[in-house]
Amino acid sequence: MLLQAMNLSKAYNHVPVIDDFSFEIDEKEIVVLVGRSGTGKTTLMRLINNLEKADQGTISIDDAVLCKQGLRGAEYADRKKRRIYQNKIGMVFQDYALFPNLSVLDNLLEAPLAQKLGSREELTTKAKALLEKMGLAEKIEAMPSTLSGGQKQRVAIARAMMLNPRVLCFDEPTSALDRESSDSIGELIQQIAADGTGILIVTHDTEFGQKYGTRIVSSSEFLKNI
Ligand SMILES: Nc1ncnc2c1ncn2[C@@H]1O[C@H](COP(=O)(O)OP(=O)(O)OP(=O)(O)O)[C@@H](O)[C@H]1O
Repeated sequence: MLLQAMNLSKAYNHVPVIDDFSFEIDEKEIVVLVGRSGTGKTTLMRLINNLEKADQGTISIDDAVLCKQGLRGAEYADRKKRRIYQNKIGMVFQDYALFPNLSVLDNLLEAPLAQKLGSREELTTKAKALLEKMGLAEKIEAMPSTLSGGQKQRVAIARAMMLNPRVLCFDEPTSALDRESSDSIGELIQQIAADGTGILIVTHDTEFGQKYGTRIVSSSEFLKNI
């Protein structure tokens, strides 16, 4: 099993959003998280991306542990271990969150350069190969504001892939796209999964979820024990 999230609980102001919920993502799986608005889908995605702290539970990818259930709740690993976990998971945000003042190439290079994952030359070669694979070779010097929604989404995916994540998460990947662009993003996600990455998608687009997901998880499970 790639990602394991066990017995997770999270409340905001004492109101539970997730209660004793467990789930897993395996290699090559495309897990689609569906459910009504406000039922905690984004919260779950933020928990496994360490953007939010769990109250209770254990979260790990391979042998990298983000937090472990202790006597008084979820106990988080130290900074160095959290970093190891963090490098195994990537997230593509709904609004893409590209750096507007950086070119496509520099968007891809920023994080791996900051983390000293290679020389500028090596990382540029990798970025070029990824952009080519995504049909964006001619946009390498473009600024994000000049790209279409589908192209921005691809740059955001390429940027996440620069860090070789074991698990890649997507928050509403098709919300700003027409059906044709959605399908090409769906096919790209399938390719990424086929290479061994585990995928988690939060979406309201049921057609997309059914077409590209290998498993559907409903947020109605989050509070079933209450
Ligand atoms: N930082 C926060 N502080 C307080 N409450 C929050 C916070 N973030 C989320 N919530 C609450 O937690 C609940 C779940 O929110 P969440 O965004 O996870 O739902 P969602 O299923 O992703 O919704 P949507 O489909 O509308 O995006 C909501 O009631 C929301 O108001």
